[in-house]
Amino acid sequence: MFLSIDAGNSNIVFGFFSDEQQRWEPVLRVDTQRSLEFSYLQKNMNLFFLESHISPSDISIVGISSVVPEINENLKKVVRTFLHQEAYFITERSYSPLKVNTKKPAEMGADLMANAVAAYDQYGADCIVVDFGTALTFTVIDSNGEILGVNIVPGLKTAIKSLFTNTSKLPEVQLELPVSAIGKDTIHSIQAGILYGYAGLVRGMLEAIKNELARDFHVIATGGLSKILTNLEGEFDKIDKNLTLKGIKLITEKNL
Ligand SMILES: Nc1ncnc2c1ncn2[C@@H]1O[C@H](COP(=O)(O)OP(=O)(O)O)[C@@H](O)[C@H]1O
Ligand SMILES: CC(C)(COP(=O)(O)O)[C@@H](O)C(=O)NCCC(=O)O
Ligand SMILES: [K+]
Repeated sequence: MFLSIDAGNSNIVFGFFSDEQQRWEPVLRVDTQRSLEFSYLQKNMNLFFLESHISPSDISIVGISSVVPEINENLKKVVRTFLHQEAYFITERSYSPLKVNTKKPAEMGADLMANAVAAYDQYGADCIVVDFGTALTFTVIDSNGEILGVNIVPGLKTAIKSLFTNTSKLPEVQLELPVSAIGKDTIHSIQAGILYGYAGLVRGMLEAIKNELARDFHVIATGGLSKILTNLEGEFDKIDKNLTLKGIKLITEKNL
């Protein structure tokens, strides 16, 4: 089994690829900040392996994308002590053997590179990956595998949190699409503002990218919040929650 670990700013996702079944098994998601305490990370991993009947010896290779450097030591240590192997960390040096190229390897988040590699592997054509994580990101790849650029805006939960944190009277609300775009009470006003507003942001960003390049692109959505904006479904050719995990596997295997 291949284990992909995607350490994002909110969650660390552990995804298991079964060689026999050729598919991704259920994933373990742990809180990134709480994982700074090693025992939390270790306990959760232990429990998950027990519950999913996976033995540490079933894991042949571990590839890691981390955009949170302060968690790297704990990830290295948990793989070493629990799985008895060395994890492969994706760095800017991992990109040279790939078909996908970036002009700014040192700045390109490993998760965004993983998304681009997985999207290009599937389509081999012009693609935009929209990742709904802590940050909402758009990564543009052309049919030669060149990464043309990235857009970064605060993710949906991040926007809600910042509103709640920076105001006296606004509560933190659930991420649910309300029935109408016009808010009728405070909670509804925030939900409508964020969810209808972000749907417009995503549509507008995709349109601006396509207009600037004067052609159409395959659009793939991923990330923990990719299914929240149900009013956006027509914009995406595919929603692939495993996209980053797939890219981590592809990049790691190219570097073995
Ligand atoms: N299935 C889900 N339903 C609702 N919220 C989710 C789900 N999965 C993840 N989240 C939340 O979505 C946010 C973004 O998650 P994720 O894409 O994992 O972000 P990151 O990659 O930045 O860690 C986090 O706040 C996470 O708790
Ligand atoms: C843009 C990101 C913060 C996204 O992080 P996430 O939402 O997955 O937690 C991350 O990919 C990152 O730190 N990137 C470095 C800057 C860049 O890619 O341009
Ligand atoms: K992510």
